[in-house]
Amino acid sequence: MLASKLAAASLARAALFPACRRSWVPTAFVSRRGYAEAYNRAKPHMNIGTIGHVDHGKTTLTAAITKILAERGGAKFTDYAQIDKAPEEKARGITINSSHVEYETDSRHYGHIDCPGHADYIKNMITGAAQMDGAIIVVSATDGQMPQTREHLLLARQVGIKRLVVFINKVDMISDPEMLELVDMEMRDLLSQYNFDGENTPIVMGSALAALEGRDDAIGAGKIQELVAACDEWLELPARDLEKPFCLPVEDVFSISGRGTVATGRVERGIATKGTEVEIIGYGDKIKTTLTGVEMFHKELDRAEAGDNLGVLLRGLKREQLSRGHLIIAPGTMKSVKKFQAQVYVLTKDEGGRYTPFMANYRPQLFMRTADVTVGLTFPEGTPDASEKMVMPGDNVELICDLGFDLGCEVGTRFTLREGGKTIGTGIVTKILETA
Ligand SMILES: Nc1nc2c(ncn2[C@@H]2O[C@H](COP(=O)(O)OP(=O)(O)OP(=O)(O)O)[C@@H](O)[C@H]2O)c(=O)[nH]1
Ligand SMILES: [Mg+2]
Repeated sequence: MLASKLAAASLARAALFPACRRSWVPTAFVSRRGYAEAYNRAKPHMNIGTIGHVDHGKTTLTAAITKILAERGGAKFTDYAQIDKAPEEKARGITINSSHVEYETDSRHYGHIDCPGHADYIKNMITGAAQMDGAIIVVSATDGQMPQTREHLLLARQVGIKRLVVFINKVDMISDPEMLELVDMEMRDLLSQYNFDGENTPIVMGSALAALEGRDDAIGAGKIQELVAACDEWLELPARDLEKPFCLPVEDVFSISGRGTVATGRVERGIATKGTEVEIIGYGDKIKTTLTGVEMFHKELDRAEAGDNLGVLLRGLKREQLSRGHLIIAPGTMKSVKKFQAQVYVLTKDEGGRYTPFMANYRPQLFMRTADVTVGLTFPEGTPDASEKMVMPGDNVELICDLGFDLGCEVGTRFTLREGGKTIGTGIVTKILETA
């Protein structure tokens, strides 16, 4: 019974991520042990990426950064077509899956995730952004801020990104400098609205396409250099929680023939060396296994540590036993939770949320780290007239969240509520009520 329920859940999850393709393939595990090059930790590693409205130029900018840094020896040039490479992406000219590239500046090693802007693929954007420590928000000078500019700012905030750099793109199409000033002012306002530092956030104006095509250096290559310098200076290296127990939210799962099952994702906290025992929790599972290999950007490592975006090889685990949303943790250090109390902010329609109130037993989709499940919302015990109480857009409320499937979480874990392609609320766990 439980097995069939779980199989159904896994099918349902697969249906929710129809276009989910592997964002990167852990190739170091394909070669024989010891053959892959060792990863060099000399420069601090930071996870960033491009977010923003559809068609504003995120993928073009990603390709342009690798091109300009490749000329300085800090990257391998990754062309536009290598980033948006799925047939549907090519046919529609949009990004569907988030992609990973890497590059180096003089002071840092960056892992960069290029996220989709299209509203239909926001799940992939959330999973991508959940792994970033900072981000570049791209906004086209021709359109200015658009719905997903705002939604991505909100989601970036929610997944814990503290600082952003703004790239105002496509300035080659604008001849009126006042227009650029207006976009600059509007972006500063918007950043402040979403609790970012609107006044001091660096805003770089340029043309990603000019940089990629190697023309107009003043708005092309020169501006990419400026953008990268702004990332180095303004985006802060987050304090890594190396002391806390290990936790790796699973983003993707691979089966490597002859080696076993590999999970990829960003280590949220702690350290795990090769040979460490770990536990997999969430979706009704509690599986003990051993971490037998670690790989980052196609190179092998001895240990996984907080902040690394990597792949881990797990002993004796079948591909089907693991999925996006599971947590790999130091055994016994976190509970998988079925029901909790939370403080929730319900977005107004101007913030992209609902137009109408909702009542008890409302069932949106809950996104937490890389997981998403349906959730039943009710009011805490003792709420007067709970059966008739309405929650209005703009309200801040305490709610009981009853998850369709249990997820590893703790007091303080953040989540987002979505329904029908819209983000409708954001919340934080305040009390654990029922564990799996
Ligand atoms: N004129 C001009 N066009 C640009 C510039 N940057 C990007 N474009 C064009 O804008 C279109 C969209 O660019 P993408 O890089 O695919 O945009 P995106 O933000 O990645 O789009 P999604 O990932 O689908 O959200 C493409 O046709 C690009 O060639 C620029 O600086 N100037
Ligand atoms: Mg794109």
